Amino acid sequence: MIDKEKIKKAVREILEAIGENPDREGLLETPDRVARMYEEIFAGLHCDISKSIKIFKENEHQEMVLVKNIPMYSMCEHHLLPFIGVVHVAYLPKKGRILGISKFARIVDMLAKKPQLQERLTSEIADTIVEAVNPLGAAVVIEAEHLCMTMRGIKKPGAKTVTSALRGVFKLDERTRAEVMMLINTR
Ligand SMILES: Nc1nc2c(ncn2[C@@H]2O[C@H](COP(=O)(O)OP(=O)(O)OP(=O)(O)O)[C@@H](O)[C@H]2O)c(=O)[nH]1
Ligand SMILES: [Zn+2]
Repeated sequence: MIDKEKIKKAVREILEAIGENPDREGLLETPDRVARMYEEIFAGLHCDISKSIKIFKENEHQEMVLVKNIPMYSMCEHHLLPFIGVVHVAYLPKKGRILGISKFARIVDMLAKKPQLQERLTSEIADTIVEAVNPLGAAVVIEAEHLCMTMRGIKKPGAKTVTSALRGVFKLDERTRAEVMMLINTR
């Protein structure tokens, strides 16, 4: 579990280390606020994803399903700064194994809420879908801006990193892959 008391102590120390006075009025509550914020934005470290995934039985639909533009907020594990963007998730269900569409956003949220790499987040979403519904294929594309590249270091606001993870037919069949990429790129 997340140790909020430990976070509070550490934040107080960081404030002291940067030359701030943690006892001035504006900062008094800050360690506690940061601890509560970390509990929220790192909640994915301590939740069981399988509990929130419900599979439907639906024998007719065997065509591609694409959920586009799922908003995503995560924290880069190198700098603990946010990377922010959208996730596109597609899958080609096997007969009788359909996932409620909101579950894709739930999967994204849970896997994003921990120190992450964009590449790993992309693969983990694809693998979770494969494990949940064993589809004929799954495709995940993430477009994100990393604040560690925007507000510090190389300072390139607007640079977008695009990652993809393809499983099953999306990897093996060129036409299926082209179809999903075309649908993703049609705004
Ligand atoms: N591949 C990948 N790299 C990332 C991600 N998030 C941040 N990074 C990069 O991680 C790298 C860390 O590089 P380091 O040289 O160890 O750290 P740094 O000195 O702060 O690097 P700069 O950001 O270039 O100033 C940087 O190039 C970041 O842009 C991510 O999700 N995926
Ligand atoms: Zn970073």
